[in-house]
Amino acid sequence: MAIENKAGDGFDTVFCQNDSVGLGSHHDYDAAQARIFKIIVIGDSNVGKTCLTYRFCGGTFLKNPEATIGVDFRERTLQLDGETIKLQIWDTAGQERFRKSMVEHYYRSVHAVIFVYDVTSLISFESIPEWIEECSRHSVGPMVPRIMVGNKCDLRDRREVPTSAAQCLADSYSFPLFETSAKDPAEKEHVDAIFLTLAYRLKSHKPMRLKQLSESGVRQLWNQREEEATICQC
Ligand SMILES: Nc1nc2c(ncn2[C@@H]2O[C@H](COP(=O)(O)OP(=O)(O)OP(=O)(O)O)[C@@H](O)[C@H]2O)c(=O)[nH]1
Ligand SMILES: [Mg+2]
Repeated sequence: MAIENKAGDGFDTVFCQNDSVGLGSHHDYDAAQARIFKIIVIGDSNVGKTCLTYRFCGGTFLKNPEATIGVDFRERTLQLDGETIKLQIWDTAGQERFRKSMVEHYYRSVHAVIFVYDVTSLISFESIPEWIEECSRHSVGPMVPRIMVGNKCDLRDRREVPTSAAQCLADSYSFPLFETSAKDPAEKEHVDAIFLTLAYRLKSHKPMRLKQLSESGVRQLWNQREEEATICQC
């Protein structure tokens, strides 16, 4: 299921049921040419970060996952509107003792952040502002897209976090909210859609590759920065 994004932040939910979106894990794309985007998945232990990323990259529900130590890397190559892009997904550890030596690495040069809570655990939802704060403390810029995901929607009669409360929190940060289940096979496409939504957003940002700039281009950029620095007094 997709939660309508009321934040008006330019995110559209993308569903991947048509052929214009290629899901690259089973195709032979020219991955060498791909732009690579680093996405980190953050949240309390046991909310299902490993299962969600495994569902997206591996296509199935991972039975009996172990607690993540440090970070696990997963990758998926996508064809979006004729361009090959690679999502490098950092599945981080929720447990403090397994993450503390890694935190700096998580946030370095990140392109997008996914905050995950468990809809059956109010505590995991209440932790979200702390995760957001940690992210800001590590100088993740405001232009880096962030989304919130409530996982384990299949456990309907154990739900502790109402959609309305989650939407309210997401709105307060202007983040899009998604609720889903890594376990429910019927949600497979929705899990894909969440990552694809982010991928489209990242694709449109077109991060600049400095080595592609000519010398005059670099000079122009530098002058522009100098001008901005003189004008801006804040
Ligand atoms: N019912 C249900 N259980 C899930 C779902 N996703 C994950 N789980 C279960 O939740 C538990 C924790 O899942 P993980 O993916 O290991 O959680 P994590 O957030 O990676 O935990 P850490 O690595 O410790 O940070 C496991 O027992 C999973 O089987 C889901 O969508 N529905
Ligand atoms: Mg994990």
